[in-house]
Amino acid sequence: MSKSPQSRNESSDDFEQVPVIDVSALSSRDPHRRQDLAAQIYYACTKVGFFYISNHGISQELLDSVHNAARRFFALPSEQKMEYYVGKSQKYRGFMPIYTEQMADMEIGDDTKNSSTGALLESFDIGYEIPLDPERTANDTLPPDTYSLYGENQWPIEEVLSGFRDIYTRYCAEALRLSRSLMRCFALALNLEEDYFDSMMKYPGVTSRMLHYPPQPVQGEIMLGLGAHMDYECFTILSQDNVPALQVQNMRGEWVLVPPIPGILVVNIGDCLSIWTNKIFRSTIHRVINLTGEERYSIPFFFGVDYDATVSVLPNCISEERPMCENPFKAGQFVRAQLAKSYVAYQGEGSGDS
Ligand SMILES: O=C(O)CCC(=O)C(=O)O
Ligand SMILES: [Fe+2]
Repeated sequence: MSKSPQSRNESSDDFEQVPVIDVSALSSRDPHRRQDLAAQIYYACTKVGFFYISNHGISQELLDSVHNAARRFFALPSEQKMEYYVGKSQKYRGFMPIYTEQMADMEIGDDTKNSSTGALLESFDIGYEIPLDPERTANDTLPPDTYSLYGENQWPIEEVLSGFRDIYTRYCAEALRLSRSLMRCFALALNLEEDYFDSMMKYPGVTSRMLHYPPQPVQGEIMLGLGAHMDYECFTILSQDNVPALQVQNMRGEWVLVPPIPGILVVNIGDCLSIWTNKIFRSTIHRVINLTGEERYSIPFFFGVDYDATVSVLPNCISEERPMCENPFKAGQFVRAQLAKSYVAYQGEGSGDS
């Protein structure tokens, strides 16, 4: 999920690495522990826009299973993967073959093979549906689809990939639970009531992708897996395998590696939450280049509020020196606009909501 970077800021108060935060206090009954965690998270969000989270509550077994499911999906023959082609869905969900995703930004040096070839990455994308959500029951129905974003996922059938749907659904349910806790922590960090965002997370605008970055096909030529971009939802929870390739840009314009740490997830702030905080929380530019010679798999989970929620810059983030950066907008309107930009190359075949 990407958007072109706008600008770079200069600052002496810069970061050289991404901090690790133990988030076990997310579920603590002790308000002081929650407040203390919120302070650490505030610091990471304002200085870096990225942080690792340990003790997040998602089991290693589930993380291994969902990564295994991703490897099994991408190992399918191409014709089988194309059964779930993203162009068959009007909701940007499904399989996107290698070299089809268009890159936001290509400037990494003269030896870079560039945009004409697209990204060195294939993906499988899903979006919010009721069975993913542990806070909804089978009797719940989706709200009106004003922004044409809710809908069905193109799940691989059981005969092709047994257990795939179940495992990815279980992972998303856990990621949703964690996301709602993180939003409560962000509320605390921003001096709001802890439940400030709760009424806006009933049917959250969630998407997730399984990503596969093959090794460089030609030695000496560097191809980007994902070009420099910012995410545009509220935030992203990223599960990496053990292959390092993600880099984030600090304010001096230097690329800082975010190496995988076993069992630990990465969280980064996206544009929507950044705007909500009048850009006090940073939506940081990042990119992926797999130079390791190994296959890399990662699973980002993008969390946004309900599409009909209004994002209105928080009054306590506005000051004379920092005037309001944006007028209020509907979260769904914003997501729609960003999606249309990211998927310019792909023309939906409009064959229904599947
Ligand atoms: O694969 C990764 O490590 C990062 C993916 C990412 O930045 C994205 O999907 O927006
Ligand atoms: Fe990203």
